[in-house]
Amino acid sequence: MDFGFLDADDFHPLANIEKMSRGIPLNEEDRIPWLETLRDTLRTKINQIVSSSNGTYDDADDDKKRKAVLCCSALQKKYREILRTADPNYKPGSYVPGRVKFIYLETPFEVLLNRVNKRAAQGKHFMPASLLQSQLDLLQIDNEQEKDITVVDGTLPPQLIVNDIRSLIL
Ligand SMILES: Nc1ncnc2c1ncn2[C@@H]1O[C@H](COP(=O)(O)OP(=O)(O)O)[C@@H](O)[C@H]1O
Ligand SMILES: O=C(O)[C@H](O)[C@@H](O)[C@H](O)[C@H](O)COP(=O)(O)O
Repeated sequence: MDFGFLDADDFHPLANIEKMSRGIPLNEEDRIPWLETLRDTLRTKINQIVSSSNGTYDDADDDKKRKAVLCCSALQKKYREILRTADPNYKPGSYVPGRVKFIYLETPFEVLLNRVNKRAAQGKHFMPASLLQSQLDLLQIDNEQEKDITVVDGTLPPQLIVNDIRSLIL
């Protein structure tokens, strides 16, 4: 994508990283402040869009600065509600698509496990594969109600995923 990139992992306080590294799933108390920080970061981006272009999106270079893709385990509806409120015009509980949009990369457990095991074996990431099941236990996707969720096949190669996202929501 030609937008700015934000990885939600980079916004965790050290205590969260240490907890996950020890194989302990985060709880709401750990997640809510993290999600609020992510919301504030998205809001800053949104305010830039509004103030610099009155909401028109015709300059590709500026898109890179003003729009962002955030990779984030926004597992539950209530977590996504926090992120939606980055849009100052979003009415909580309305689920009306606004400036924050969600892509759900739908991927079977076995594929995720295989990927996360490989990533952990390379020593490149703090999250042990043992936490995967607890993440999927929390996953809640209701794209009937939440019309701003677009489902994309996460088993595809990355470039095809990007193509799908472009054709579906951009
Ligand atoms: N579409 C894909 N096809 C193949 N491997 C992938 C794909 N997406 C991610 N991976 C691999 O899976 C692992 C986890 O991906 P990552 O981007 O770290 O996911 P997340 O941050 O959502 O946990 C990485 O090693 C990455 O290279
Ligand atoms: O409990 C959570 O909300 C998640 O654990 C979340 O914090 C994220 O999933 C981790 O940062 C793992 O990182 P990856 O998504 O990159 O595996």
